[in-house]
Amino acid sequence: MVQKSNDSRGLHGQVAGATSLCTVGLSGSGLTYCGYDIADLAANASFEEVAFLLQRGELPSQTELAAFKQSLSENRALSPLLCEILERIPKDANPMDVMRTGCSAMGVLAPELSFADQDQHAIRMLAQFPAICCYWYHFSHFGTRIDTGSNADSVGAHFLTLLNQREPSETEIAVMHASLILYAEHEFNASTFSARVAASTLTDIYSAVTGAIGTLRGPLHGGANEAAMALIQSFDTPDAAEAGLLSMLAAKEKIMGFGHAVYRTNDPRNAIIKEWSRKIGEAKNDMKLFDISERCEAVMWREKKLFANADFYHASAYHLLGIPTELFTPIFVMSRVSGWTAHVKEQRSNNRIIRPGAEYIGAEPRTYSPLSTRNR
Ligand SMILES: CC(=O)SCCNC(=O)CCNC(=O)[C@H](O)C(C)(C)COP(=O)(O)OP(=O)(O)OC[C@H]1O[C@@H](n2cnc3c(N)ncnc32)[C@H](O)[C@@H]1OP(=O)(O)O
Ligand SMILES: O=C([O-])CC(=O)C(=O)O
Repeated sequence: MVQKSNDSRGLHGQVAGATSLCTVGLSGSGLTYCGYDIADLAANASFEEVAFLLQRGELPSQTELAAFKQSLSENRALSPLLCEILERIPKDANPMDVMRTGCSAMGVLAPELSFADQDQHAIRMLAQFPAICCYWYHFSHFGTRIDTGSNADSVGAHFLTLLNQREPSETEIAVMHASLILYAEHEFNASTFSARVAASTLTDIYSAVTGAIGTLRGPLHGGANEAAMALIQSFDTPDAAEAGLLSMLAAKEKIMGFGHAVYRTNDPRNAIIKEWSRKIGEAKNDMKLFDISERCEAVMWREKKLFANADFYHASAYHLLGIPTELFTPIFVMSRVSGWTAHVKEQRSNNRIIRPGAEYIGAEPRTYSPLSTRNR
């Protein structure tokens, strides 16, 4: 057996390409989109401004933003054929599989025939992903065919309107804006890298995003927000959370919603979503999950120096918004598609096929033995 020289698993710390979209942990902990600090954007921008920024590299003027929102709104309704496909997917399907299938079906029904149309296809996905999720959810769970258009002024409000079949409150919309902004982009994370690898073969944009959705689905990546919900819901009190976590750590279990591949001491998105989680808890007079989450955070830092990542407080925040747990990661998709498509376009603009090497750790050279001599 050839010996393995050092730990190259995960490509951690290796530069795998260039981007002007995002910096992660550049000075130890920060996060910027096209030069803007995440805290600044989450406090002041709408998600549509951020999506525009990622797509075009600059924040929109009022006129540009209005046109961008108009085209999102015009592209919202799902085609009857797409609805028919979604109706065939069973109720017990994983909603991330629904998103992946919905995205792939979009690419079948109205393919990207030319890269000159890439902006239009990016907008279609941004516009239709909330409806893909909600149409399937309502049809499979309640047998109702919802109208997939709405008068909502934003992606977040559109999603909540379709999900709850009522107009969302100002606070609910504000939480969605912050959440969608926090999830929009994160440099060469696993799902984005998957999209870039696909794009580097000059495939179509739907293939790249379909692969990215499948990659985001895993519990070590986007799926952690649902896994974090299962964790905090399994405890009744902060004391029970502390005892439970200590025994999980003693058993060397992974605690979902903690740690990060790049950040070392904190995830800058955590403080922002944590504050929203606190605010909704206070508004609903229900601090149970927030208090449990805070204790988990304290225990994980005290015991392991592991910090809550972007996913952890999303669990309590989304839950208090009344969003079913199984739809948490699909919301991540509705947001991150803005980053994925921006990366696909960036990859295409200066492309070379992504094809790294591998350190060989297999058998030494050997000679073929005829099948009849292999008596196992
Ligand atoms: C939006 C996002 O995708 S954010 C990430 C969401 N994912 C999660 O929350 C899942 C839980 N976290 C993890 O599995 C990891 O922290 C990851 C996947 C995010 C990063 O993985 P890595 O880069 O390999 O982590 P890192 O090198 O910092 O790990 C150092 C050590 O801490 C341990 N560790 C890291 N995170 C955790 C955790 N959440 N719980 C327990 N131990 C952990 C690792 O097992 C490793 O231990 P070892 O050296 O004994 O093997
Ligand atoms: O960057 C990563 O590895 C994961 C992450 O936080 C994200 O994609 O938002």
